[in-house]
Amino acid sequence: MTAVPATGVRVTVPGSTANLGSGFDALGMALGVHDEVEFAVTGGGLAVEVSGEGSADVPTDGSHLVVRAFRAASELVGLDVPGLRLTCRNAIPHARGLGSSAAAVVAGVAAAFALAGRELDTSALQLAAEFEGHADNAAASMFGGVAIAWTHGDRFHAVRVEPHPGVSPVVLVPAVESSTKTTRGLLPSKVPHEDAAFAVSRAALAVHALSADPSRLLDALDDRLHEPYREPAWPATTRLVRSLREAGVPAAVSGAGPTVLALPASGELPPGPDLTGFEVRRTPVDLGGVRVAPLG
Ligand SMILES: Nc1ncnc2c1ncn2[C@@H]1O[C@H](COP(=O)(O)OP(=O)(O)OP(=O)(O)O)[C@@H](O)[C@H]1O
Ligand SMILES: N[C@@H](CCO)C(=O)O
Repeated sequence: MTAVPATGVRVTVPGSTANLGSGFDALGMALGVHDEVEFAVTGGGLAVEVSGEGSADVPTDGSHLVVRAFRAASELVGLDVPGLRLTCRNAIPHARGLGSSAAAVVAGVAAAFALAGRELDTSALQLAAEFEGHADNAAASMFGGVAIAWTHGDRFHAVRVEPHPGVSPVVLVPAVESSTKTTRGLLPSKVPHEDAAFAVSRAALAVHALSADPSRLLDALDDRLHEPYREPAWPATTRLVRSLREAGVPAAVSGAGPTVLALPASGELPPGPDLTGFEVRRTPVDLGGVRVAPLG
């Protein structure tokens, strides 16, 4: 077991938007909305303090997602801390399609790796993706920019792609929540071959559009793999995606919803689409991914 010389670490982790249209479970992009989590090593026990998003709902014992990820990662890297005081300042909305759960997991994994003196590597991504069941959000939160995620057998992989500076996300966040687990349950086990071919071409185009030519984003963000099946969970989201796209704005459901992701060429939404019930936030792409600093 690794002894812990540091008194602790402060982790700043970005949220993310996954899928980006047809890149279901394959594409993610880190966003400039961050949770800050302090991991203070103590002489014993566990204390969890949470403020901001989710503070009324998340547990404050060992079942807290950050604690679970930290403990799993500690076991992986052979880290043994006698006790832990966790202070979470959350800005990423929960259960809205902005990668809050992946960010929480990545924070825990990054803290354990840093306290053990280890760089984040493929084993860190593997662990985070196993928590999530898919690597799109986790890879984006870990490495920043655009992530392309895939699996090989039971191994999760990802590469980072540099986003084009003209990619200017606007997220439209409704007050209602939607659980990723629930809406994954709405997906069929098979899709028509025609829709699979439609998705492959759009997902490939999305990588080009996000990294080299944002003028292609309207076509690139068109989805048939998950949005139509999940529509009953968030009809207002579906209506807004449609009206934005009809107004020429590249738009898709963010992650498993119900937030809408828009990537307008100008960075501004045009007048017209009814945004009632949605909070409009201009949110830049996070380029650096999770950051870890020693506790002062
Ligand atoms: N910072 C956090 N601390 C503790 N638990 C969290 C945190 N963030 C998310 N969670 C847990 O994860 C749940 C939300 O996960 P879920 O996968 O449904 O949505 P999401 O990650 O916000 O969105 P998406 O996966 O579509 O991007 C919360 O209800 C909470 O239980
Ligand atoms: N690809 C995932 C992202 C949300 O976690 C989904 O759509 O279910």
